[in-house]
Amino acid sequence: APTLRLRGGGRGARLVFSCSASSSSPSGEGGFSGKVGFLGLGIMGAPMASNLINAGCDVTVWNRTRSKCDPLLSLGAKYEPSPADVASSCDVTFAMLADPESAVEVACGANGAAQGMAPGKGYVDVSTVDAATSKLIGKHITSTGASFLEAPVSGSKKPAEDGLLIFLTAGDESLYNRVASLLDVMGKSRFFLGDVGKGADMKLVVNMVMGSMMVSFSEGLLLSEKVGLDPNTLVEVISQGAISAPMFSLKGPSMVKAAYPTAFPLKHQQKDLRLALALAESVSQSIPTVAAANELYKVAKSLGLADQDFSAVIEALKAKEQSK
Ligand SMILES: NC(=O)C1=CN([C@@H]2O[C@H](COP(=O)(O)OP(=O)(O)OC[C@H]3O[C@@H](n4cnc5c(N)ncnc54)[C@H](OP(=O)(O)O)[C@@H]3O)[C@@H](O)[C@H]2O)C=CC1
Ligand SMILES: O=CCCC(=O)O
Repeated sequence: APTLRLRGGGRGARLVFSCSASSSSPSGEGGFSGKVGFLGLGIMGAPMASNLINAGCDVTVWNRTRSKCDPLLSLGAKYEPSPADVASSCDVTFAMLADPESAVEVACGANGAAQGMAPGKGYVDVSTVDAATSKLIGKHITSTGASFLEAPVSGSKKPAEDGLLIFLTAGDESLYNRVASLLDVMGKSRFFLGDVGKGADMKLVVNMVMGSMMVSFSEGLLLSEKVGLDPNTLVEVISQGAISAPMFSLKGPSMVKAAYPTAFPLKHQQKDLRLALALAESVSQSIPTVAAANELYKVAKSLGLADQDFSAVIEALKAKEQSK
């Protein structure tokens, strides 16, 4: 029978109806009792893995830079020296890597996760990559007899800490059902979108909208200031109207102060625009606003802002003004 359980592993934890560990829902979902691997402990991976540990999961971690494992080991995680070792010692392994190249290397490279995979195991890639990359990883994983699910996330550093991410999944539906309770520890909602590639596509469409919105917002902040308005008032006005968005209210005040504490690195936003442009190209769709936004993120990268928050794209506009 359904029971009340804590959902969301972090500060956003809340009670929702779910299934107890021993029962299963009509869709085959149930609690997860097995060993969980986590590869990639950057801005997103570290809090996601922390939430799994804090929810009582048996978690084994690996990260290219070994020192980033230490806070997780303090929370009770185990360590293995390679992705292959994590995968062979765990039932299900999550991966949260920077980009297509690193996601492929960690899954399919030397000592990659695929080498530790076997029938009965699962690999869940939560990195933001393009559909072709996801399919390639899926092919390597499933060739071992293991199952594959792509599950990129919407939501940034704070939602990751609070267990309030949105999972955009696709691939093996039985694996989706098997890891549902783990996704519910890390997130507030989950979508199953079909075959491998559909989750990646959805994520890129969402992020291309976000990247263009941020450029438009930046232009508005600068223009308001130039015509003698207080940009803080613009942030307030926007927050009360139809184009209100948490992103503007969250980032606006620090952008006005030219501060860009990193939640979503600018280099990753530019990567997502690059991948979204290729996606649009694959179906001959023109996305001129995104193309223009992408150029600004590239300028921002060339200004040394790659590791700042993506809201630092406003500095590329300022640089254009100064060079007039
Ligand atoms: N930050 C955000 O708001 C969000 C990010 N995303 C996506 O999630 C993914 C991770 O983002 P985020 O955590 O912010 O990024 P970070 O840059 O903080 O972390 C990237 C991770 O990838 C690892 N990595 C990079 N290159 C390699 C490589 N060649 N081999 C092995 N490992 C590698 C890094 O290891 P090391 O520590 O050694 O550098 C690190 O663990 C990206 O795809 C991003 O687009 C999705 C939603 C929100
Ligand atoms: O990929 C990053 C997404 C960030 C967000 O959804 O706030």
